[in-house]
Amino acid sequence: MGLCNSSLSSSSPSKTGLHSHASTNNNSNGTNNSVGGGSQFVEASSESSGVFMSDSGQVLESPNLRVYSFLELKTATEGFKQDLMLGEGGFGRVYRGWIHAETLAPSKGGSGMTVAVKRLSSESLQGFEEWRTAFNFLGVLSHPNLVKLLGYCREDKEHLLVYEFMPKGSLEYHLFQRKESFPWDLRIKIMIGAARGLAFLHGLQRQVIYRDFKPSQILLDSNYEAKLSGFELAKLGPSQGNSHVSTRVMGTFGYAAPEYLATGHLYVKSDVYAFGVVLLEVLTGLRAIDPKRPRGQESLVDWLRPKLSSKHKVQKIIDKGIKGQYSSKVVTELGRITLSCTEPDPKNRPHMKEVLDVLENIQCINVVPGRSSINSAGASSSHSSPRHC
Ligand SMILES: Nc1ncnc2c1ncn2[C@@H]1O[C@H](COP(=O)(O)OP(=O)(O)OP(=O)(O)O)[C@@H](O)[C@H]1O
Repeated sequence: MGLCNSSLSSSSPSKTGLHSHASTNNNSNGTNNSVGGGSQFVEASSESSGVFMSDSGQVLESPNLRVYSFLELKTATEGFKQDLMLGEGGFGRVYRGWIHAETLAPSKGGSGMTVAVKRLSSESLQGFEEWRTAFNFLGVLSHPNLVKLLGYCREDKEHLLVYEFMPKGSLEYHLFQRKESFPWDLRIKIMIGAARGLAFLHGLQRQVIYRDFKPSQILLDSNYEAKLSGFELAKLGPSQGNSHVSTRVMGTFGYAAPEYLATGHLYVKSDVYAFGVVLLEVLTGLRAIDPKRPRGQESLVDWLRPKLSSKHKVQKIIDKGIKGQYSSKVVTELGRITLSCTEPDPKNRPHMKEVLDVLENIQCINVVPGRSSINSAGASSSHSSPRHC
């Protein structure tokens, strides 16, 4: 780790990782990160309400969010009851709450639709910028693989965001915390969903860099469809003619790309690197960084990347718990794509759209004797842009 003055949080799920935002939000082109409305993401010529982008994604001209009072959200979460706490991140605590499905008004006593209410810790002055960033991006970006922001509250020192509830938790939970191994088909389905989310952000005319891609940010709906959450660190990509934005280093150790750590230059392809790290975690069932592993193995990428180019070696690094659920051909392909995503030079990494194509193809060709190609319940990625094998 050893980065002075950086705001990288550790990769442990219970991190205190305060993503400090003392630096300005301006990028190297002098444009502000505060997007205000959807027109920031499209060329002036195509500005219109509800601009349709691609792959069932949409950019709204202005946020369509319900404004809540603090009291309403207190009611919805039964007074931010400890038992209803879903977890705690660098930004604050997240509580389960309930609202009426149609009116989105708070409801009492667990009736109506379940939501996740993120409450910025009131001492966290720095967190306000992150609250605003998440609000700015998720208020106008809509895609089946991005978590939906339903409303917000800004009252005195209180800042809250109300999200759709993700009943299956995070990829982090399924990969690293649950006892039984997580099936191969679902792992691939989730990575396809996450790739679609990133490809949507990268495909906007004014690209968006997610900047904090990691398993705890990939939330899962009841059908294990992946939705990118967070967005507190998201950043508008470089404007025309520039390759990167310059910014203070923030994110999570283990996932941040080497060029970003070394220079503060953030590329769209820095997200692709993080995606490659998560793919490696998905393949091996091991965490990106684990100081308890033997010397030389603490960093998953440094340790296992050299094995990804060898057909023979890559078979040996796959999570033992999912043996027999994949064909050797798909493992070779996955090794290849993971290797290129984690290329040290961002120019040599593929675009997310290319990664998505490879993963969709892998999902189709995984024919294992005695198993159908897409066999776990709900494992086919039919939610958005189904692909016919
Ligand atoms: N929409 C949601 N539905 C269900 N659970 C959620 C939702 N949003 C967040 N959570 C849960 O709340 C916990 C905290 O989430 P949060 O996004 O604040 O932090 P994080 O991603 O774990 O870490 P950090 O903010 O430091 O990157 C996580 O365990 C997450 O699974």
